[in-house]
Amino acid sequence: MICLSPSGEIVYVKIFHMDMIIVNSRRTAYELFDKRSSIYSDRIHLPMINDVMGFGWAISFQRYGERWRRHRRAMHEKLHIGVVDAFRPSQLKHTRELLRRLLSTPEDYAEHLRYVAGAVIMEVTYGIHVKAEDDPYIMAAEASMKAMGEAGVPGAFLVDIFPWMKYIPHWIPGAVFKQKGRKWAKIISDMKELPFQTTKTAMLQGAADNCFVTSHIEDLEKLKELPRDQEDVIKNTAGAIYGAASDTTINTMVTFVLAMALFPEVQRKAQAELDHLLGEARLVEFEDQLELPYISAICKEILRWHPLMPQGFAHATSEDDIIGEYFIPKGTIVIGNSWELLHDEADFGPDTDKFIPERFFNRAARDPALTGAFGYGRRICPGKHMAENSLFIQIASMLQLFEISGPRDATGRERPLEYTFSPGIFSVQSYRALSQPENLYFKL
Ligand code: HEM
Repeated sequence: MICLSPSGEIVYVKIFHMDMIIVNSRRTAYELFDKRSSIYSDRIHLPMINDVMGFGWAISFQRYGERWRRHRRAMHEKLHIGVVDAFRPSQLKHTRELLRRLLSTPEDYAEHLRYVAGAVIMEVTYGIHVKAEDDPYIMAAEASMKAMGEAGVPGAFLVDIFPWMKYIPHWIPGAVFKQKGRKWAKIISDMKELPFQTTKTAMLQGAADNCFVTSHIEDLEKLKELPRDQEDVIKNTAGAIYGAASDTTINTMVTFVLAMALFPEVQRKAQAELDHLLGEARLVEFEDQLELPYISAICKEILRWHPLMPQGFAHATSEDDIIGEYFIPKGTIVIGNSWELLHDEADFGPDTDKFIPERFFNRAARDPALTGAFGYGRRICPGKHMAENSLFIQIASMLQLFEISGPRDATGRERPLEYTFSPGIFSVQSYRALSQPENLYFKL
């Protein structure tokens, strides 16, 4: 390991044959991911995911370049801040459904959050209204995510270290990765193809609801000259939304539940704010947000306190570069250390390990959404406005109706809450561990 700057702002590590740099400060993150974004916006090629499983169509895995830019534009056109409020009715409707489900089986809160995330995504992306249980589209998407989770573990498949292995035929005895890959490729292709075809058929029958796909296809029909594969760009972009939007939103909400159980005084202040504004008159709505500054601060603190991807989502360099006196070769993995940036007291005030929403009442505090919580530079999460809307309405609604506390013993007394966050690039698995029903407790 070599520090490329005296203060440790950039660290270089060599892992086997791979060069990696870790960016530990906001100043340097800005210098590399924003100012030198044409160099620092690539991804590394993952042979198992991209080639064997055929997931290369998903924008998150695409290399930086014209193809990625077209997908990114398609994402941006329907998700930017000026248009994303069109999804609010769907987000509100499903949040109300979340409340109903929580009222009936609060111990299944993680499953309910999963249902709501899937229902919103399928509705806003494809205009598809999912079934209350065992929806086939959700099951296909969840199966793809599971495959992705298995294939995404670094070193899980040798083909990622020896890319030539992708040419081994699947029928060769022992080529288990190829057989798995073929099975997964079918599931992943179904996730992209089936809902898209459903929406197109509904459009032909005049029965489609407005959504990401219909809006894009209507735009296409107005154009005289079309790039031949533009429909594929729309299909790929829509197909990538479930994977990018579901686990991220769900796990951020699970972190919220944990924070409320750990910091009851925060919960009390939030509930006082809600009671003061709304009493028992009605349920909270998006339009109330401006008058709920403490809830808005909680939404920011959730993104900061335990960021979903503490070590970011790896970028890569698409050209050679020089940092100070050091040479950074093309193909270097570049990690934005979001944990470090989001815990910098210079940007967020004191005690950054504690959950203190009030820190955002200081106007000097930075917005976590622009400090690594949603990634960096040209690759920054294109769904962040939609995500922020989901977080606000779900958090405010749950706080209005429920009190969240830690586990109870047989006599109903609260037990200490045990939880872990994995130190890895994705802390998702350990968030999942939290969703053991006995770990948290809701009451009206
Ligand atoms: C709380 C919820 C969410 C969090 C914390 C989150 C976080 C992130 C992060 C850290 C990245 C990596 C950015 C980078 O490479 O620097 C990312 C990428 C991405 N996110 Fe999100 N995200 C969330 C919700 C969503 C939603 C709702 C959508 C879509 C509607 C979405 C779509 C995407 C896509 C497509 C990418 C890949 C962008 C690319 O590679 O160019 N995300 N997200």
